[in-house]
Amino acid sequence: MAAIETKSLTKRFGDVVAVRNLDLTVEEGEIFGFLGPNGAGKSTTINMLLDFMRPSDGTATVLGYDAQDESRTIRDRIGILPDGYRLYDRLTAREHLEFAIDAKDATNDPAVLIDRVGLSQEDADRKVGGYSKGMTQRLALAAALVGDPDLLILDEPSSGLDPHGIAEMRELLREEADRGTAVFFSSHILSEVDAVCDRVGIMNDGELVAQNTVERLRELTGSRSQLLLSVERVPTGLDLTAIDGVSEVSVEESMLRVSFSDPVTKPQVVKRVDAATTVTDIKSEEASLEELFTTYTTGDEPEDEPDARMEVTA
Ligand SMILES: Nc1ncnc2c1ncn2[C@@H]1O[C@H](COP(=O)(O)OP(=O)(O)OP(=O)(O)O)[C@@H](O)[C@H]1O
Repeated sequence: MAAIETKSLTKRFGDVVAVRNLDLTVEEGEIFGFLGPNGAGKSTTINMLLDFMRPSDGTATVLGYDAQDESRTIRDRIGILPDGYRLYDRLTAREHLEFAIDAKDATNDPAVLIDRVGLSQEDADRKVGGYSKGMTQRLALAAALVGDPDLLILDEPSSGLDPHGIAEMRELLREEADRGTAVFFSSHILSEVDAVCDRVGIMNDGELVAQNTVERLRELTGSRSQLLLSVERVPTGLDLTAIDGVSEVSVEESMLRVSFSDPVTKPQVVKRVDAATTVTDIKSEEASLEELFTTYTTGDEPEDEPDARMEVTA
């Protein structure tokens, strides 16, 4: 059973189509990054999944339940980190969590949740009125974990966190996914998404323009994949472009820059160069998720293989 499944999900606001015919699938236990420029339709989609908004057309199921008809059941089984988590200034973090645990009829120990999100037990007993943005975000995440949900829906979870907090967040999401929780989160920090996600979906102008692993998107866009080989001396008469999968070779002082149309050929190239001279260092460069994001959201997306680029598994 998919954690999230939408079919032709559509939301119109007057003339504006915020989400158009969205077919999205998030599997159990996967970490799925939901990306897109401002106004692409991410929040509208999340709002329909949580029944904060009704679709104009199409359907959505969450953990197998209908997002509209069974929203209460869904709410009990998922954890949400909304944008701009609202706090009661006069309550402590621990009291917030006790309240959330009661409301969900859960059995979590607040102290364990506080530890898991990297808040100190001492800070957890302070009133949250004086909390920093990062501390507030950590508390919001702890509240999302109440009830050991099967699905986490997180809006910009890294927002306000310091680098240490971002690394901890990544670890926590991985732990959750390992115990079978699906994690669906929106983010604009693409390096973070690249580091933690199993798959990404990219929205642009209300449409899902890509849904795949980052690796597969690299292949499908034919994006940059290069090897930089430092060599003792630049070999002459070595026609690397004759190898299938090598698209271009250039020489920069004592370094060969080899571009690939098929990165599978990389080991063969290293062997060939090393047989002709000594390779002293190897660097591999791939297109960043940021470059892929630009490709898909500026209208330069690949036209061929439309089905393949939307495929659900790698
Ligand atoms: N309540 C509303 N009334 C009218 N238009 C709306 C409403 N909510 C969203 N929209 C429009 O729908 C489109 C998608 O907005 P949405 O908030 O879903 O984008 P987003 O991808 O979440 O953007 P961001 O990254 O800025 O949060 C935008 O054009 C927005 O103006």
